[in-house]
Amino acid sequence: MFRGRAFGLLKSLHLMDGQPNLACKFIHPAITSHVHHCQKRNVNYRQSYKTGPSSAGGRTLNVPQTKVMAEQELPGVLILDIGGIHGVLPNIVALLQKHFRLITMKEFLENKKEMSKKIQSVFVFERRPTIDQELLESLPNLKVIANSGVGVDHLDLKMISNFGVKVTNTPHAVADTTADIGMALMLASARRLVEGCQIVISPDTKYFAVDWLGVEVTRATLGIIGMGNIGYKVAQRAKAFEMKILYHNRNQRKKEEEQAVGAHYCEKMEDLLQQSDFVMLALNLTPETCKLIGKRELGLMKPTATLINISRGAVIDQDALVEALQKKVIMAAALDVTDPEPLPRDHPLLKLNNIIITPHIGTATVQAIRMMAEEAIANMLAVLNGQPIPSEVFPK
Ligand SMILES: O=C(O)[C@H](O)CO
Repeated sequence: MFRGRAFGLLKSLHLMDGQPNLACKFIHPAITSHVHHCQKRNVNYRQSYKTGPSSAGGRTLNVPQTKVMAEQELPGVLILDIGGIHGVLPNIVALLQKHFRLITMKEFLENKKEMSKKIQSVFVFERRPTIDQELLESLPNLKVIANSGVGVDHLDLKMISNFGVKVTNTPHAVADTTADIGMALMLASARRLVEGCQIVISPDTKYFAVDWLGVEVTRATLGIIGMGNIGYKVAQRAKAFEMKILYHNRNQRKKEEEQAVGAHYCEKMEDLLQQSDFVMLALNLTPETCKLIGKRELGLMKPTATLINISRGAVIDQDALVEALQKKVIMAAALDVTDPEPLPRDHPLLKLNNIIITPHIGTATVQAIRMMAEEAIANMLAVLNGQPIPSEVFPK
């Protein structure tokens, strides 16, 4: 529901649907004369530009320049249908159009023979389009699948690589925003914000805060499982809350990050689970991390502890979590991700009162979505131009 709202907001900010001349509305003023020139010549233009300080709240990524070219000369990118509630957001379309000839799924399916040869990359947004064998077989000139987002658990990396196609993701664009959601969930759960809101709007106006006391985040112990880009950003924020920070990484100790935020490495995840007041999951979903947190791990946590998940739902054994929350093995959980998404309305997790669930909104901000598109564009251009690829993902 919240995700729907977030995208509704985006749509209202950029109230446009997929008109063919959409890029005109976003074009940099400095290049308008060139646009007019192209229009006079009846050429469908695309204009090079530097992203510069964008609306991304001061955070910018360098997207390489693309030369001015007629649309038909630009590399083709397969995207979801523009517009409609499942479409790619119009502002992202505008960014992509500056570098690529966009081919919608509809266009592709209607004219497969011609379109399939033009497509050199696929832009994956919100896990779509589905990349399966059939699609890969039908795209002989495909070079790169650019995922918008860091998690690539929805892509069969081995199969894609067997087609000689590269996969990229956007680890930098998502880090701050996802870490913010981790902090928001931790604070909301600890201070019982959702219950507080419900009490305020309930017909019973006599309420006493002492009846639903929360716990403090400040100076509590936070255990981060997965100290990658996102985990580190969480640690930076936790430092400002004077938290004791523990972390566990399955493969790599991060000494520099440890020093920067004063984090302590737990070689054994069990130690972290036993000592933490808040356990935050910020790791990738892989076959090795699937159901990493099950009955045994929950049993190791303090009965006063809270489990927060900003990675993927499947890293937790959800049946075990339901039981642990019902029996108060742990105090609470706060999840931005579940398995599946959304949960069926009658799912037992939705019946508990010691849980907060948000609908996978870790990256659902105006700024993050734009930066993810910019990072994906930089990746695609690098692959197509034979340059070093900023964020390539390799099959294991
Ligand atoms: O993987 C990610 O970065 C987020 O979940 C957005 O898809």
